[in-house]
Amino acid sequence: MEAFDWQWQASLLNEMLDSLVEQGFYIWDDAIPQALCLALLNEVQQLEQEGEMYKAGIGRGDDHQLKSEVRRDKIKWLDGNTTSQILYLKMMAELQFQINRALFLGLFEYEAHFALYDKGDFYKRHRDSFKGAANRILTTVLYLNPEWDKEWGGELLLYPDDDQEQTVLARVTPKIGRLAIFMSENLPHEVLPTHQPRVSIAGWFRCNNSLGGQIDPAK
Ligand SMILES: O=C(O)CCC(=O)C(=O)O
Ligand SMILES: [Fe+2]
Repeated sequence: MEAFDWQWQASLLNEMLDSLVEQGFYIWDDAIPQALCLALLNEVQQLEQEGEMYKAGIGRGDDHQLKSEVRRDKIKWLDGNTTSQILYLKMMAELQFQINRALFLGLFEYEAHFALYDKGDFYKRHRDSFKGAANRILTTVLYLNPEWDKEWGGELLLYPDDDQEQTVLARVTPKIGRLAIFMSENLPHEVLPTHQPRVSIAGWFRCNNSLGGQIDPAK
């Protein structure tokens, strides 16, 4: 991987920022270079072979539960210990800077995990953050499969901010290099059952929830 000198085109950044403000989401094709995506994909394949990917749960801390009827993916949190992870995290730090500069969202830190959805896996409709407990502000999902056939399913569906609403705001094919960005609290979403192994990095920009000297625990 080359030295880090990445800049997104200003016009694309502006399009992304406008869309976040107006619609609460943006689907960004070729946001991340293919070579980096392939290197990250390679890491996931290695982690899977080494038995390092583990069943994801829902909720945090004491609420953490394994609920395989809700979600079936396997995950591993990024630790920033490889060149590819460092590059990716730097790009997300740049994105955080650009979003804060334009939208004053107060994004404070970024956490992310690899995710592997095996054949038949899904993640039922959910929100990534709840009103009141809002520390996840923006969700990002980067897709890593080198190719994706529409018939393989595994699309991400975004819904409007209304729990009764069945209309789909966006139907996102997990295409390599594509970065889905959306407001964590506002947009319910789901991952349809996939018919092929599906690899991604899900991440969250969080605000600083530390109060009264208590440090908000990560993850
Ligand atoms: O992989 C995706 O498209 C979305 C994953 C997701 O919703 C999550 O991990 O919370
Ligand atoms: Fe989610």
